[in-house]
Amino acid sequence: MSASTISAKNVGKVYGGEPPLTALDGISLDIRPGEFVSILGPSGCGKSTFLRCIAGLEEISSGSLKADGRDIAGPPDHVGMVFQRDALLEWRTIERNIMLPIEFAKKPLANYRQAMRELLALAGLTDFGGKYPRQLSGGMRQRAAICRALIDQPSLLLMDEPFGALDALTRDQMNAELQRIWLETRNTVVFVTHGIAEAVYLADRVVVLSPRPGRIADIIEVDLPRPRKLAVRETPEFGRYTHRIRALFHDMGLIHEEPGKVDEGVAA
Ligand SMILES: Nc1ncnc2c1ncn2[C@@H]1O[C@H](COP(=O)(O)OP(=O)(O)OP(=O)(O)O)[C@@H](O)[C@H]1O
Repeated sequence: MSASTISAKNVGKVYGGEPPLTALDGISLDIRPGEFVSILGPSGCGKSTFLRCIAGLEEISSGSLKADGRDIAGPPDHVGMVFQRDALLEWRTIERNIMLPIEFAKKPLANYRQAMRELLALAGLTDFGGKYPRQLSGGMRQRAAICRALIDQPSLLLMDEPFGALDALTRDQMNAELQRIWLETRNTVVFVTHGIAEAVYLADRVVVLSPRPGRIADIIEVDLPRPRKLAVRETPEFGRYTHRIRALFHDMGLIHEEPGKVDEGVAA
């Protein structure tokens, strides 16, 4: 499977309206092929907007944004997307949900049956291909959504808070599973999250955005060996990364240590 490069130069996004709203300002970022990048920032800072621009679902207002050297104009080929809500179709079996992108692309389903079986196995869903979404737990549904995003071998996987709706334990497990799947596929991943630990655990680099308008506040290289066990999160090395990010949020006025104050949209 090939892996995409993304090149953002001075990307700005202004939503029209009265008054217009600047969601992104001066975002410059080069994402390497096969890199796993987490985009972390407070609620409303433009994370989803940036992801939607990369997906070609939203037009940028200024700057340049390229995938594999070409300007992004409309959804590029070979992009898989996973959202917070799994968006599985309840009336289709898991297998038929996973095959949806193949049907949309009018490609022969038979050519993808083997790939589907492999993905189901990779996601621990071998026995669930014939079930309906309602027969699966939240974590299993999200794993099926990931299989669907991967079935057409995307070179770029875009994930918008894919585990945000899951309970903490399931979310931990999904983090480990996603890492395992990605180590097999090695496509480029852009992963949007509010969770500091999740961002660090998964990423090669964590891109921290400031409150709106979203600007890059810092980019943190995560130099922890892979595969990473979940227990890595209890090590001092891991703590140094999360501490640095928390300090950044503190400096931006987003985390208040005094009792009684609530952290704004940023989870541990
Ligand atoms: N289609 C739109 N039209 C106008 N404004 C929009 C649109 N989509 C997003 N916005 C605004 O742009 C800003 C950034 O939104 P965005 O959803 O990208 O933030 P986010 O960081 O992903 O937030 P969250 O973490 O809460 O999902 C917000 O102020 C939002 O209200």
